[in-house]
Amino acid sequence: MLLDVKNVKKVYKTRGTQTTALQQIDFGVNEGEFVAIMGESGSGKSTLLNIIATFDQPSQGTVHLNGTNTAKIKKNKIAQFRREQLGFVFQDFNVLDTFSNKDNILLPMVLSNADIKEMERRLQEIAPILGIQNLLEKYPYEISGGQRQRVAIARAIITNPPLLLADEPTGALDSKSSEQILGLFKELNRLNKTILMVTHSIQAASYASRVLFIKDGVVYHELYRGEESNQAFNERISQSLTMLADRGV
Ligand SMILES: Nc1ncnc2c1ncn2[C@@H]1O[C@H](COP(=O)(O)OP(=O)(O)OP(=O)(O)O)[C@@H](O)[C@H]1O
Repeated sequence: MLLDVKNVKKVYKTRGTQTTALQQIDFGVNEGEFVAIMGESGSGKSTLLNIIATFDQPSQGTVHLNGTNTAKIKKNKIAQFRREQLGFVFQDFNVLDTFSNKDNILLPMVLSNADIKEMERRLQEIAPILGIQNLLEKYPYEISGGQRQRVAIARAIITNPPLLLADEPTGALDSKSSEQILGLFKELNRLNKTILMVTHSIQAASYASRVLFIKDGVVYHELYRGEESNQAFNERISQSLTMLADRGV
């Protein structure tokens, strides 16, 4: 199993009050899966993603990524671990306007002291998949939101990390650009990239091969796509949400 989240609990303590953001989370992600975590605002999605991304620590429980207990990584090794094991795609792209798109994409490889030839080779490999060959010399402020997100995805996968994490990756995009970005995730998954995406969008979740539903800090339901089309899976996700709401879950 690539990612193993066991018994994870997270309590925030601020100014004398306690908030239990995650009560008890247990799930795993196998290599090659595309998993979506769905939940409403405040359900604990970002908290969970931040813990998996090693930006935060659980109050209880463990996260193993590629066999490593992330709580055991030394402080001075954590940035390297993130670069090698994880790619990040955020809602608001997080690309740097002072760098060209190409330099944005190559940044993680530069930080890893990669060979220039190897960087070019990787860039030529992934640019056509993402359809960004003509955008490389431009700057992020010269391209559209959907194109910026494609640049951000290129940056996330340039080092070929085993796990791609996405936090509401279509949250800032119109529906056409959202479909393109989700289609790209699906294509990357077909090319064997493992993806974990958190979202509140049924449309986004319907591109995944498995959907976990989170509420009040627990995973309370799970759906597998099987052989279904996006549309059929979308309908099943909607039905599940209605049924669970009717039951008061
Ligand atoms: N740093 C923090 N300190 C205290 N409480 C926090 C902190 N971060 C989140 N919380 C609380 O933990 C709970 C879960 O929040 P979280 O941000 O994980 O939800 P979410 O599902 O990602 O929501 P959204 O979709 O709005 O981003 C909420 O009740 C939130 O108020």
